[in-house]
Amino acid sequence: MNPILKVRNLSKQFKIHKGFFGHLRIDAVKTLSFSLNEGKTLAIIGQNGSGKSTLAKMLVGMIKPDSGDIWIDGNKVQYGDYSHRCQLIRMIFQHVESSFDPRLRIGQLLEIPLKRNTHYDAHEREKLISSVLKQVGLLPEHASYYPSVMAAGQKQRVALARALILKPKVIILDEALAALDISMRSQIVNLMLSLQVEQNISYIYVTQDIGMMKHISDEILVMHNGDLVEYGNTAEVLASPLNDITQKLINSYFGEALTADTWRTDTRSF
Ligand SMILES: Nc1ncnc2c1ncn2[C@@H]1O[C@H](COP(=O)(O)OP(=O)(O)OP(=O)(O)O)[C@@H](O)[C@H]1O
Repeated sequence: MNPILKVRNLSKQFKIHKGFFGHLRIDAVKTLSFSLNEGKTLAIIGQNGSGKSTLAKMLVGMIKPDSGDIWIDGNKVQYGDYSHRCQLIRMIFQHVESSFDPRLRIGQLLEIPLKRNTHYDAHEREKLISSVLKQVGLLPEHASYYPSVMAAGQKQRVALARALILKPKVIILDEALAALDISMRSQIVNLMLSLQVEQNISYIYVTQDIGMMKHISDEILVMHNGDLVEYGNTAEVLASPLNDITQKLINSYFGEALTADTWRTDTRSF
């Protein structure tokens, strides 16, 4: 199976100016490679400051990498090719609310990526907006609502609709579900799983929540101080982590490494 996303030797260093002449270098992401297959889910986990968001932002083109190559669906993407890239990969951020312009109705919000990146006429755009609202469990009438009158779970669905509307191959969620309560989070996760089955979308979840990742990811990539310290099948990594950092992250959530038995009997909701 050809990977839908292939990352080779990607890295990013930030320089922070200190005083008149000095500066501090931060290796936010040290040279790393990984890939993701179509219709699969990758979890990127790690403590605060480990480089997860920098990696995600390089993937969607918000940060220019210092080195490395990214291929999506066989296309090598370049920094600056935002219009092309956003039809292949989209990101949903943690604070959904602040990513909506409160002056725009939901239909207008969803129309922006279509106007910027496609040649659909007004009628075709309207049809696509109605269809994507239905896909995420909302009504076509919601197009005329302002975000301020919608509940948190509905806003999350709008964010998902905005990510889906250009039919990308990969969607990245950067701690996007962290603010939702458990039942709302389960509903959104189940919706995303059914969209994954229907449309063969690949997901990357950037998170510190190993409990949820255990349920929904196929592979897991663990970061620490910019390094990729472990990467592999989720069940195998959680059952027998090879790295101390992974072990600590697992212990802090489950209290112990997950054996095959505890893996099966862990029924915590996510
Ligand atoms: N724009 C920037 N300028 C300078 N340093 C940065 C910048 N963005 C991130 N960093 C630094 O790079 C490192 C990795 O940060 P990053 O936000 O990618 O980590 P993270 O794992 O996503 O953390 P968190 O879970 O807290 O969001 C940190 O040391 C951070 O301070």
